[in-house]
Amino acid sequence: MSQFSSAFTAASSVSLPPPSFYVSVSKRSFIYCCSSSQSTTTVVNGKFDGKIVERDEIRFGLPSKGRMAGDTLDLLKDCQLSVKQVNPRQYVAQIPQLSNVEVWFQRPKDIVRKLLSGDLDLGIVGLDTVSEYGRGDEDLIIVHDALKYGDCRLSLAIPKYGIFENINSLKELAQMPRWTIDRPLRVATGFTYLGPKFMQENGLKHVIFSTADGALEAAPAMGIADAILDLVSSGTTLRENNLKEIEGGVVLESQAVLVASRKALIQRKGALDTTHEILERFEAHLRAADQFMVTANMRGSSAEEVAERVLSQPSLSGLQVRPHSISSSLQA
Ligand SMILES: Nc1ncnc2c1ncn2[C@@H]1O[C@H](COP(=O)(O)OP(=O)(O)OP(=O)(O)O)[C@@H](O)[C@H]1O
Ligand SMILES: O=P(O)(O)OC[C@H]1O[C@H](OP(=O)(O)OP(=O)(O)O)[C@H](O)[C@@H]1O
Repeated sequence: MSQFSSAFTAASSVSLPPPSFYVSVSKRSFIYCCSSSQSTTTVVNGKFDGKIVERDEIRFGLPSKGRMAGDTLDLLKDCQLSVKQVNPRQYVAQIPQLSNVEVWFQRPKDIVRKLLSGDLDLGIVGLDTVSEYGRGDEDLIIVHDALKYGDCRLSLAIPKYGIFENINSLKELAQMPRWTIDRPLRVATGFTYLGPKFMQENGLKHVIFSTADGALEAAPAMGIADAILDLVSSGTTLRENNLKEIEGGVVLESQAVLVASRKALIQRKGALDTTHEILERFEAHLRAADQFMVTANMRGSSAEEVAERVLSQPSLSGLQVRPHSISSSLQA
């Protein structure tokens, strides 16, 4: 994907039969059904019949806590979009510079679900979360795909020891003769959509998934799984648990993204203009973040002469100076 999607791009569309342990999920809505002999419970998220719910404000979902929360507020602040939250337990806030916007603090996965259900119009989350919970739904548009924080990768990891000692690539893992229909490769993951999709796309046939909410790196040593599929950033957790990544095992490179509901952009009054304004501020800030302005007082009769003098200094030889970028305020 390109660094910056000025023409909004849709998250890629995918369709896959759900893995056996996973509940049935339709393309447009998340429906989790849990039944026991005593009762049947149905929780419906993301019920959306195609027409947006009427309201005046644009709803912007931001991570309520976790790794993304602080950095998201910092980014907005750096873009002169100050989020006014009365107290941390209050989940609604305002951005005075965007009078038609209402901020709602939500867990990242709920931001994606609520974009799909039409309860939010815009949001900031990790690409991993959009990809996992968005499931390729075409209503989700990645408006900016590189907000430059929350960097991590979704990666397959196996033990460094035992039968995996000499296995260093996905190909080698797939070719191990021990994986059969009766004894499949067991993978522990929280990514129960992307995991099976990746395995299928890479031709691994005999794979079974288990899921947990955290500390997945313990699963191989506990004998619960052969491999794990989890987020990695520094790699410390893998190392500390005697696990290694393998060549070809990265499912997704992720960072924070700005995501929108296509229907909201098209149908909701003001949504497109507001999104453009946010996007322009982000882009201006992110471009400026790589640049430095050096202000110095130097004698010279013209900008060209000053530029020449700067470039002739060996200690400044790495500087790129264009005469027109030197603002001259010449004093008599
Ligand atoms: N090392 C990392 N481990 C996990 N997430 C990371 C890491 N580095 C960056 N991230 C980003 O942070 C997000 C995780 O944020 P957070 O901790 O709030 O969510 P979560 O744990 O998925 O949420 P929840 O607690 O609701 O399950 C990931 O989706 C990813 O985009
Ligand atoms: O490569 P690293 O920098 O070590 O980061 C990776 C770890 O961070 C995340 O876990 P988190 O800290 O969110 O805890 P969790 O396992 O309880 O989800 C992720 O699930 C990995 O376990």
